Amino acid sequence: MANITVKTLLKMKERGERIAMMTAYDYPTAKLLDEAGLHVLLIGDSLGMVVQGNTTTIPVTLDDIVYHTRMVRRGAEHALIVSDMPFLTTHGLPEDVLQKAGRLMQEGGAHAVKIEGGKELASVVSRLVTAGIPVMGHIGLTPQSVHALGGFSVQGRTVASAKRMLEDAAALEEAGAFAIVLEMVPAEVAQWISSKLRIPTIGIGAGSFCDGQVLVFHDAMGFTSGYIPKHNKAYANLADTIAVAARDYVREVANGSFPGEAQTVHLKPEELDKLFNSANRH
Ligand SMILES: Nc1nc(=O)c2c([nH]1)NC[C@@H]1CN(c3ccc(C(=O)N[C@@H](CCC(=O)O)C(=O)O)cc3)CN21
Ligand SMILES: CC(C)C(=O)C(=O)O
Repeated sequence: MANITVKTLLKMKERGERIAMMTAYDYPTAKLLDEAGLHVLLIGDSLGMVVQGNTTTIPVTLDDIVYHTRMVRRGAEHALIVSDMPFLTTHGLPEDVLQKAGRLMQEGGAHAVKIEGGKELASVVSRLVTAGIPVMGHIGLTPQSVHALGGFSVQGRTVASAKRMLEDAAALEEAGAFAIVLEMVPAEVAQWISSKLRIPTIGIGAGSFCDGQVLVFHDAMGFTSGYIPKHNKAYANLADTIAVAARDYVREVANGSFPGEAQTVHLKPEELDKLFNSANRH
């Protein structure tokens, strides 16, 4: 597989090839997903929920994203690595926004950043792109605004809000974004927006007509014990696999069947004799 770039994604849209994206937060996961052919790996601030155990993405810091991006980058050979700009980091002074996005690339090794928001961020997008930082947009449900939106709910259900969403998407494209995440949007609205854009849309809870799809790793692999959004499809059941394995381990430690011969090192017989002889002398 060739290395995926922002140009690859544009070409894929032109050819009608679908883009597969998933979140990844560490080295072994990134390695497996990269080898499986994922085109884009996202170090999403969803890590605040699925890795850190918070109830929103708001507590996630830039240092957190840098830390996880470094691990993912080491595991991924071909995939495009995209890192989230956390809560508030796109709303400061222009030079601060640039410096923060720059850290994700210089310290983390990201190839691109993702920012939540619409046309109000057009100037931020164009400034980042001008500096050589590719930008993925993110509209619809923008989880960093969960308290302003009043929950993690579907967006763009009315004609007026669907039109505003298209305006946001068009402004982001115009400003130079290379792709846009559409989160929790009715399928018809996502299809309409996708057909109006030259750049690819990546949907999550946005129907099957987007140019690509993204899922949170823990949801897709059934690695969550708590709430799972209804847009998710679990392709594996890691939670059950781990629970069964952990119980087996606890039982085998308790009954002494682990470690067995295969996991055990023995002293050579002659050394054992010497040990007993010396032990008897003292
Ligand atoms: N584990 C996880 N998966 C995600 O997809 C995800 C995160 N975390 N954290 C960041 C955001 C937040 N997301 C969410 C969170 C909750 C719902 C949710 O409660 N959805 C309702 C439907 C709401 C409606 O119909 O308006 C559901 O019943 O699933 C959706 C997306 C998507 N992202
Ligand atoms: C759900 C995806 C698109 C995301 O933004 C995240 O993982 O934080």
